[in-house]
Amino acid sequence: MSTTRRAPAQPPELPGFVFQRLLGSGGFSDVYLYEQQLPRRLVAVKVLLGGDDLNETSRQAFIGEANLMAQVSSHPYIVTIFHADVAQDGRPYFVMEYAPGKSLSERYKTETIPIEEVLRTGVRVSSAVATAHQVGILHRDIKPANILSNDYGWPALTDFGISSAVDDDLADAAQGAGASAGMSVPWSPSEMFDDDPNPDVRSEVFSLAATIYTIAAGHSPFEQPGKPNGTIELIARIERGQITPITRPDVPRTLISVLQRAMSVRPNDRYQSAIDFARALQRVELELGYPPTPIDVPKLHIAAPDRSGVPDGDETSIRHVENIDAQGAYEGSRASQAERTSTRAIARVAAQQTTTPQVASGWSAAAEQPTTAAAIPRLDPSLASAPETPAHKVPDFGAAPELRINRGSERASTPVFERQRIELPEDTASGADIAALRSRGTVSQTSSMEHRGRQRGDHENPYGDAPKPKNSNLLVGILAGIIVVLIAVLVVLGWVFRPKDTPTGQGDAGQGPVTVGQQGFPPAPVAPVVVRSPDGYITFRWQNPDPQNGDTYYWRVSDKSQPGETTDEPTAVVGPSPEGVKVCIDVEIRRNGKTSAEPLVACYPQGS
Ligand SMILES: Nc1ncnc2c1ncn2[C@@H]1O[C@H](COP(=O)(O)OP(=O)(O)OP(=O)(O)O)[C@@H](O)[C@H]1O
Repeated sequence: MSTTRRAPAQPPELPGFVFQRLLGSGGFSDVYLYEQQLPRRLVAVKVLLGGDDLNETSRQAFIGEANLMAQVSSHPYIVTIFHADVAQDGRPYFVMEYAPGKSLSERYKTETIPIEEVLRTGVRVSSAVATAHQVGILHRDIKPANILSNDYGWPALTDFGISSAVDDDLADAAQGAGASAGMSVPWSPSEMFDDDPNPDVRSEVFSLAATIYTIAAGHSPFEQPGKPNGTIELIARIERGQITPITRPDVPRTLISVLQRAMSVRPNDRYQSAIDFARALQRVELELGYPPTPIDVPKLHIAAPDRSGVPDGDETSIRHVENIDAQGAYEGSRASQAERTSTRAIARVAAQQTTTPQVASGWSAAAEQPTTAAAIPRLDPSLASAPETPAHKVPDFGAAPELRINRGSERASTPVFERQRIELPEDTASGADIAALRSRGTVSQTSSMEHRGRQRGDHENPYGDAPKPKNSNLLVGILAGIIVVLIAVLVVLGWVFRPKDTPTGQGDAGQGPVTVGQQGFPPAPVAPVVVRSPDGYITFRWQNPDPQNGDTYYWRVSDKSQPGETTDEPTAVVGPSPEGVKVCIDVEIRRNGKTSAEPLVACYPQGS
């Protein structure tokens, strides 16, 4: 976007539209807010300048922009174009979605954008750019000012005014308008400063990263506070790859590494596509324990996935979802799930180069949890396969985490003293008892009474090594036996008729498991994905196989070295922990006062 000091032109008379106000002005056009009469809605109308300001090249470029935008404008993060025409006074115009929110340019200058939102925005805009690439369009002017914010608070990529076709044979008239003249230096890669620039998708990766850097740092990547930052200085730094260090303390090192790589001077050293860059950002989200933002790209343009190792149901699929959780969802850590809502048809894509079926299935389902309003093809983050350079090594998703769910069959190997064993219905065991059993290395889903029986049953003789009773003591023995049995029966009755769904047996700090009702347990979480960041934090994510409203998760480190925690998100972060030290967590689903009968046990590293 170029700034201009010219006075805006008069808004044209447009039948069916009522002028409201000027929204902004560009080099060759003005953008106005109109109210469309039928259907009634606010729209932004971009109108090409007329009169002496207009030449044929500009006209062709304007038409080209409308045509290019139309090809990709069904994307959730690209401004939608509705209509194009020529006004009665001869000026071409096009009508587009009105994006009422602040652009990223306005925001980064006035506020500190949370890192979670920075990452989410990065993935979303990358998916928009990747979508344009898939239909052969280079945007060529990716920068914060060209990312508006729509009704839902979603980023909305706009201004395809200097866009061009990726391939020469797709070259569009838009390129004719002197594209390089519109280049925005602070977000441009060095190849754009060549005498005969020949940008490709990796140039866009650079600009995407420069944009994300900018909204994270609060300034563009080659600007140096307190020093000259003119075009010449900026170009010199860009060509040297002299990125200004980010001083903001909460920017994770892994994000800095990702951005550095994406802004490498040599295109070959960058991520080779916008999708690869988006995947790298997703990995940072995972490391930080944020829900990974789906990469939304059109189904039709995704290469057929490699199905090897992918279980049925995890391959490309389309699902229709319903949810209109919109405004307000943009802020806060819950935003990602709500924002997955989309009313546009996008497909869900499976995983190529899936490491294990478990991982693939885990992520696919994780993306399904929120209700969404469209068929959304999502790239599985576990498919992340961008080639990594050693200097920018990111966590390895290749190692499938250990998945271990205790099974009742394990009980067979546990010594049991049959006479004292009192089996309760499995679902009457309290979570605390299950936890106690677990901590002793026995099996869950048996009753506390059973456990007590086991303890005594470690010897064949219930009296241990004591001498056998003499006949004279027989009566006393029988009475004692009866008393024991009576006590046991009372305990059983107490359990059976205790108030249902009342929390009991709270664990540490009141966060332990709660009573398991008679109607059964919520299922155990499944399909863990575990990632260790370079600074030693281990992020666990898992899948709820039967998600229901209000489900929460209780997790704790298996060695109980820390109190457990309850979380709404299927994720937990532990650490920092030294490399090579095995860390496991137990995770249970809590639902309506009940908790999974058996935990998911996930470990990092696997099998060590
Ligand atoms: N869909 C929209 N909704 C709301 N505001 C918009 C919309 N499109 C553009 N604007 C506003 O209008 C201003 C001008 O938009 P435009 O795309 O013409 O910018 P530009 O990049 O300066 O122009 P040029 O196409 O000459 O590069 C923008 O700064 C933006 O604030």
